[in-house]
Amino acid sequence: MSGMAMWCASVSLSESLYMSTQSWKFLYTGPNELSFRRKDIIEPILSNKELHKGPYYDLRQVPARNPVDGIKDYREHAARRRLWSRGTSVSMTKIYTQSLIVGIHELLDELLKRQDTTIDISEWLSFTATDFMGRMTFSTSFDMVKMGYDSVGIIKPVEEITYQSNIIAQTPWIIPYLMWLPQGKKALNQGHRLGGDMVRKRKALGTDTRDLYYYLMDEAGFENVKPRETDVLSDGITAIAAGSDTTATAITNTLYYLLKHPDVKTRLQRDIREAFSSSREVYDYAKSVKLPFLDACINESLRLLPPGLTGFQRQVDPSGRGKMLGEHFVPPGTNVYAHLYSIQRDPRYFSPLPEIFWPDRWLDQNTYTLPTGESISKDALMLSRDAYYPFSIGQQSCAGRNIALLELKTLLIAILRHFDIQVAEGYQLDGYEEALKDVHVTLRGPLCVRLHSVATWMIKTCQATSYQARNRTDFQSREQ
Ligand code: HEM
Repeated sequence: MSGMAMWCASVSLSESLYMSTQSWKFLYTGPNELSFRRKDIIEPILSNKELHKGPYYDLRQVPARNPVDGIKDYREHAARRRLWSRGTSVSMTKIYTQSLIVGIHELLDELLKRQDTTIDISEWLSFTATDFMGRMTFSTSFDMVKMGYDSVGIIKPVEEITYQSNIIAQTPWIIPYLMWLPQGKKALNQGHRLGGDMVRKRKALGTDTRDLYYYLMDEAGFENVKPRETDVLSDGITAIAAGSDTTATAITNTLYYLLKHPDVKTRLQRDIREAFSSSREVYDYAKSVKLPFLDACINESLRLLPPGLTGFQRQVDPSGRGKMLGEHFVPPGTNVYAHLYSIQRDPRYFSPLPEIFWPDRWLDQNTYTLPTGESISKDALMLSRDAYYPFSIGQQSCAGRNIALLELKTLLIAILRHFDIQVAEGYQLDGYEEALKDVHVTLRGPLCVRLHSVATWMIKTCQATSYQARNRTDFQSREQ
């Protein structure tokens, strides 16, 4: 099958590649494209300055846009990435936690109103993650959670353009004409209009507010050359596009696995409720660091269903001499991937039960009890951490990893602490995984659940104090 046809039919491309033969080392996935299934190739592909981002990323560089994730030149990228690193460091997560908590309380309010009815939790998580990116980047919420719908009309257009980009990326010569296509033009204009509005509102807040914009704009004056406002605008839109859906997918996938494995869900819920037993601790989400089983569940979900299923395209220098990847000579201009989905499920790197959601594999123990009831010793466990890279590796890896993990933990804690969660009546749980579309990132369908509050008093306490948290965020911004 030609690459184009494969990508057009890529409803579950990663799954098909993985299943095509259990032992493939590399496959042709396009006319000029190779996908490797070996962990020793991950670093040579993703952490190698001789390989640049491939033609897929040319789509990022449409007129008037120059976001960090589309920059191919390593020096230019490093300069831009410095700004991101300041704004997404671990120390910044403390500041963003306050904004996140405000959003979580809004979500809990809305979920409580809808308890014991069928809801699509996937959609609510998209609203929450997008609102948070607005707050974190520009100190403005889109209020999607409060309104219960995509109030700025951004989620669907971003999904559409992601889907189309995935196909167009196979025919890079079309890219310069993208702006002539009505859908491409509409989505780009919408993104720019929204970004422009956000920047205008953000500027009105002054130069002291500590958010991502503050660092992207270098308000603190660390740099010799002030960043261009158009670049900051592009990066702001990128934060919302790259940070909302990936995180919402990761949390939804984790809930899917918990629903599929009720024993794991019960165990995690018990851990969380024990750790957060009193109202006094409502804001002490940092405690999550002492919840190794929560981390294990998140790792396991990101191993089996990472939001970027296929991996991340790089290209062997078209004007160079080609490149050895392992024992393979790869000619100039070839696009290469380390196939994430297959590598993270490979029995050589994760065993036993590489395809089963079994979070215990991430815990440090002398013996392990498998879901089958059988016991195995530590020596019989294979866990290759160097074959686990849902955030990619190297200089161009995820700039928002710390933020994403913060969101994943706090949202899962909040939902599982306050609600019992069950599959909605009539909803086929297996259909969730079957409906996932692999288009560079994952597009997902609904995950229909029923929630039942187990701690109404806790939510009321949250509501009473969320006003204080909101004020604390503003105060903190002024204080820094
Ligand atoms: C679970 C959630 C997330 C996952 C799994 C994830 C994964 C990734 C991966 C694999 C890449 C590299 C892609 C490539 O090379 O093509 C990436 C890049 C990026 N991510 Fe994330 N991401 C997540 C959340 C976030 C969040 C919350 C933000 C924003 C705060 C963010 C911002 C970015 C940016 C700006 C880049 C481009 C980095 C660069 O090119 O230097 N991501 N992400």
